[in-house]
Amino acid sequence: MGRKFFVGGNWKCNGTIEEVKKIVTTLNEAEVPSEDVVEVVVSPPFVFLPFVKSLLRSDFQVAAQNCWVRKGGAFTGEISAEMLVNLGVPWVILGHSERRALLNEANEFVGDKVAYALSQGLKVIACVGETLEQRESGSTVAVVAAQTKAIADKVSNWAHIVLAYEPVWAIGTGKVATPAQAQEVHFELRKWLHDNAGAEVAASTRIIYGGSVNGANCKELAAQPDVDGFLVGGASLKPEFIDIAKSATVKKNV
Ligand SMILES: O=C[C@H](O)COP(=O)(O)O
Repeated sequence: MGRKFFVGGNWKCNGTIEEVKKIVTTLNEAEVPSEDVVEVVVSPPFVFLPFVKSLLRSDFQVAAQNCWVRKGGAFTGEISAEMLVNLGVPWVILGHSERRALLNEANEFVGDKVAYALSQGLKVIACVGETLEQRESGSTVAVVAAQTKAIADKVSNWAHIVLAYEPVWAIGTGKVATPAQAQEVHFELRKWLHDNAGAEVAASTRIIYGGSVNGANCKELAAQPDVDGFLVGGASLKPEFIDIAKSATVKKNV
């Protein structure tokens, strides 16, 4: 099957130029498994993207944290997919729960963004995940399925999409999903892809977990059969991000 382990570091709205230099130096000096074993992508804020891209080791890549939903133009404050492509930025994170919650990004809007970014040649880390209330009311699978459907409705080729399952209650809270909880939802997402996008898409799409992943809990999560990597927030600003990248070696069949 050969889904390559994927570890993304989402720096969110953090960092000074001095801190960014320090993080990049730490990443550049670290020993990590080869590119055949793990794909590592870090996502600095827009203003640091070209700087990080120019300094970062060649076996790591960069991602933007968002981009505009259509061709650029008179959209003050936005960054277009075309600009990212022009700068050689290969990846973009879309549909992060912080944007869904704080900026009212609805499922359909996220689906449109994913489709437009792909159409311009970007690769997309597409985020889905339920709130605590939704989990407690038993609607986790329905919620992540609806979020995934909104993407599938606009996209036919999944080759350049990594699906990130990020339960909102686990993000930045220190309350990581248990390996069983993560596996259960990843299994359901893969089943949804199987039933709605086909067996090949289900078998090849990487489904990564995000939400309080750290150097201590990553190995047990990585050992779950449907966990193909991580989207890391807080710990991606620290040296333990390297330990998380190293958890790729837990997989037998990479
Ligand atoms: O994109 C990353 C997620 O929001 C996870 O953040 P966290 O690792 O700080 O919980």
